[in-house]
Amino acid sequence: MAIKFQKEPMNAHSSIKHVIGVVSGKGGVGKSFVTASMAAAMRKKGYEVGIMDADITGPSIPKMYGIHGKAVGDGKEILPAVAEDGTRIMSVNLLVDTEETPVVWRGPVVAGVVKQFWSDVVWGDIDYLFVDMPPGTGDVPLTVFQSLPVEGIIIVTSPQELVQMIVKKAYNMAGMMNVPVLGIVENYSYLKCPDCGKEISLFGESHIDEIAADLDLSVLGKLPLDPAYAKAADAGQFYTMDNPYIAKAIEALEQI
Ligand SMILES: Nc1ncnc2c1ncn2[C@@H]1O[C@H](COP(=O)(O)OP(=O)(O)OP(=O)(O)O)[C@@H](O)[C@H]1O
Repeated sequence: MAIKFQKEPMNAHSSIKHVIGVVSGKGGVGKSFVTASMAAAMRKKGYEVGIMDADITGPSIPKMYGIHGKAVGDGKEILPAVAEDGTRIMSVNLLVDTEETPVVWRGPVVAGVVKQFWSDVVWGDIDYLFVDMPPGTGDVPLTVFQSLPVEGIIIVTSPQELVQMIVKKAYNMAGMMNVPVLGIVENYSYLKCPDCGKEISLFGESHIDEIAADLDLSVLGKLPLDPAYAKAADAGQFYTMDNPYIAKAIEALEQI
């Protein structure tokens, strides 16, 4: 059954063409990594790109982009941080006292912040706004689906036993909210041996192709575990990395 909701008004100084949700059925699959990879690739193609870090209690986007300062606001509106590559970023980490300050807010407060990230943040002109959701199908994804005009979602997963059930949950939630699924990206698909080039399936054999076929979805990428990516993310220079493994995702995004 599809559920319809009143959307939150976009900030008066923003014009956002496409809102893309990035979701995962469970944590620890590198969803923020995939979000940032797509954002960086689209930015390199010349698009105006924003990332809304809706993973309120576990924000990791600013660090990947080397952003440590505070967002600037005037009490009514707030400006996103601008990364060195021009990507505009809003995250709760730009609002709390220190990066180590935990967010211990109840659900309705968290939901309110997500809505404010849409209505009070002066995003300006954006071609693609990526919304990095917290894992699972809880409060925040529900708020984002209800309140923002999400045009499509990308489901991020990793190869493991539970994957079918997890992907289906995210897929079914999107269906209930009337949001199309653009496809699935598998992260940590394999580790490439730096010496012999052999692909090692760290988390077991992938079943992503069967699952995608079952749900009539496209596999938009299979990303290896590559220490160079982790290093760039830790150094706050994620945007410098090229990621050829998400080429299909970029193609799909350009077609919407
Ligand atoms: N394919 C990969 N290769 C190397 N490092 C990766 C890869 N995917 C993610 N990482 C690194 O792993 C760390 C955690 O990733 P990330 O923050 O995206 O997600 P997570 O904490 O696993 O959870 P979630 O899925 O909830 O976002 C980061 O330092 C990131 O750079």
